[in-house]
Amino acid sequence: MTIPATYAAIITAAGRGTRAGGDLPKQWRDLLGQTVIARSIAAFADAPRIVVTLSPEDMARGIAQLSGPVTLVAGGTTRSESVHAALKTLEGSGVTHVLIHDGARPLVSQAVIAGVVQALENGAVAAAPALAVTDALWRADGGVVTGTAPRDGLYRAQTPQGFRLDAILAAHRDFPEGAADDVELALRAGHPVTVTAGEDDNLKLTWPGDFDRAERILGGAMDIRLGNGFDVHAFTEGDHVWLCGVRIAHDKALLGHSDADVGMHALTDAIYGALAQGDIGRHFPPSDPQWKGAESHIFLRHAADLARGMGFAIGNADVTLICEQPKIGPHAGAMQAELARIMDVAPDRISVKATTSERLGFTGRGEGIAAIATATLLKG
Ligand SMILES: Nc1ccn([C@@H]2O[C@H](COP(=O)(O)OP(=O)(O)OP(=O)(O)O)[C@@H](O)[C@H]2O)c(=O)n1
Ligand SMILES: C[C@](O)(CO)[C@H](O)COP(=O)(O)O
Repeated sequence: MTIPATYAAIITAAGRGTRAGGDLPKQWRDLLGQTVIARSIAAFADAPRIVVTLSPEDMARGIAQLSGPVTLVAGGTTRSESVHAALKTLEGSGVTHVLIHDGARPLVSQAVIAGVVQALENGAVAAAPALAVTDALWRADGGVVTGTAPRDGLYRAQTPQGFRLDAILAAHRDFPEGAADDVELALRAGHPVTVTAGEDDNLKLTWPGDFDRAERILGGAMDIRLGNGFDVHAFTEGDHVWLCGVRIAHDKALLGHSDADVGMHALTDAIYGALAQGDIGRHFPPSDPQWKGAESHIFLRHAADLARGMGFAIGNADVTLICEQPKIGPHAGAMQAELARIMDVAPDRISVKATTSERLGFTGRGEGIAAIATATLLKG
């Protein structure tokens, strides 16, 4: 079910993720090639309008990283304050309903979202997914069970929690002290809340171990593509070569229709290969004069953008240059950084290394340079 035109999604991401630990607040951490917040936003790609609450200290990061039609709003010191700030931006905008979702629940499925939307379309003022508690409930003190509690009628609350905008905005105004979630405020305001189907996989990343669990869930559902590329360019007269985007002074140059960056060509072909989209020659025919002398970053960026356009993140890439000279080691770090920049991925996902062919064959005789590359692409 698509999200109706008068709905907006609010993704809450202004928290600090203190329980999850780590170097970054949890919403900015990587989850198999995409940040948590990017995954949460992507789940609502159908929504006509998406408002994201961010801590003021994360605003610059948000502007840099959250592309697409999202509105960024400064959140408050509690989840309720953040949601209230987002709701206020929608007042008088023509939006009739809101789906309020934790940015820390990146695995929400389309079925869970559709369940909430359907309940609202059926006339509910408020609807939210939940799971009936199936485990026995105990009380404990100091690691010792002190009693039990009946589990009948108990549910574990999830998001997105959906509401008529006027109703939830009024509830936030009337109860500024806030609550654990928006359903609690809706109840306080006297609105009935429909329970819709939640899913175990719609977990909220809260503790450090939740990231491993989310990666296991994603890994099972993930489309993982592997591609390889191989390229060779012969030496000619000259005083430098371009390798993996780095200019290296040398007593020869590489011969080619473009800048002959053999490493970048192999990597570009690896990405096209993983996508089953042919090779550089198909996208940039050597017979076309406009590519004469072209800088190879054009090809690599095209392949990376094509991957992203087809819904894939670049998992990692590994390039091996095969030559006697020039020596690659002193330049490998710069090459790694340049490839990462061009592909817009983290440098620690890119490897550049080199080997000689023990003076055997054309690379051993110094007649040219060969390169092989592997790339993994991830979707899911
Ligand atoms: N002031 C706040 C606090 C929380 N949230 C968001 O509300 C969601 C659920 O909150 P929680 O899991 O408690 O996140 P944190 O507050 O970041 O976690 P912690 O309590 O461990 O610091 C998260 O997406 C979080 O970013 C928010 O927008 N504004
Ligand atoms: C809204 C919520 O996700 C419902 O389960 C939850 O209450 C928010 O997180 P917190 O851990 O309670 O802050």
